[in-house]
Amino acid sequence: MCNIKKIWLALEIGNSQLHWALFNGEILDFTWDTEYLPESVISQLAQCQTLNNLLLAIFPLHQRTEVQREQKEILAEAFFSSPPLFLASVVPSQTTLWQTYPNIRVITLDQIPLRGVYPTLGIDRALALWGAGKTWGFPMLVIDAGTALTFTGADDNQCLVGGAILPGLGLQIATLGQKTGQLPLVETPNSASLPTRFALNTPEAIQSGIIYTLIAGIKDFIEAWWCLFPEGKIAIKGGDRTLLFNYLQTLYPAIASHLIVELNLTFWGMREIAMS
Ligand SMILES: Nc1ncnc2c1ncn2[C@@H]1O[C@H](COP(=O)(O)OP(=O)(O)O)[C@@H](O)[C@H]1O
Ligand SMILES: CC(C)(COP(=O)(O)O)[C@@H](O)C(=O)NCCC(=O)O
Ligand SMILES: [K+]
Repeated sequence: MCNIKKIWLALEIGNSQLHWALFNGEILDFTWDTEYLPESVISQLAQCQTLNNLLLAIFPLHQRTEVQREQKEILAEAFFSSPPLFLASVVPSQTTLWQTYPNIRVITLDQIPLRGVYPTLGIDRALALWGAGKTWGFPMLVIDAGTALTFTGADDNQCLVGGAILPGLGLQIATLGQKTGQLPLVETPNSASLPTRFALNTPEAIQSGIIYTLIAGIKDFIEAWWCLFPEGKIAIKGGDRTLLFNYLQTLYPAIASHLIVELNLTFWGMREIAMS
């Protein structure tokens, strides 16, 4: 039986979309993604009288039967105050919008016990690294294949080693389409079959260039990580994790076999903060 008092929401605001999790105490019940919500919807959340109404407001229409099925027990129950919403955002304008939520808990870098962080380190990177390290151990390197692709590592002392930031898969494709005179906007590849390396048409040349250099770059960072920490662990998250992992598996199976593929790393980090 679900205890409604223990319900809390986690919201990670990325540069492409919102990532949500519904927790019951330490237990992650389920997760979903949405687009950014209109300001009018956000400001109405305070008026929701039940969790059912709240979830319906923040859940995309086409997925509503799913939330209703999974949350039958919770949905029946009423509550009179908004559940805590732990927020980790790397989009300041979005952070501002969510300040109107009555029980908002904005997570800041100083709440994460990771050592040696620099002031402008992305909160998503710090949380994902903390969540991964606390779950699987340190040293840990997190690869986030999101809007930006990031590498973020910490050593055995839970101290930030550092990392790197580059445009993610979608951004690389979009930039070529938008900032050039005659390159098309190609589809994001969605199958694990590798593009032709030496392509004889423009879309395939773009796909080849982006995919092979991304995979080569990821491999290079992983090898550099293992030079520093031969026993170091590696986890990969983000919207493009599966695609990139599948390519890595085809090209470098020995490397891929060491990767932890886990969508919810940031939520594990948020749970550490919320429960402490
Ligand atoms: N519904 C979606 N909206 C946006 N990006 C998506 C979606 N589904 C998959 N993606 C892929 O995920 C990447 C964004 O990753 P994600 O982790 O969602 O980003 P962020 O956390 O930065 O918002 C994009 O490059 C895109 O290829
Ligand atoms: C690097 C990021 C843009 C990644 O954002 P995302 O792709 O997850 O939306 C974000 O973590 C950020 O704004 N970081 C601040 C700079 C830094 O981490 O050094
Ligand atoms: K992210």
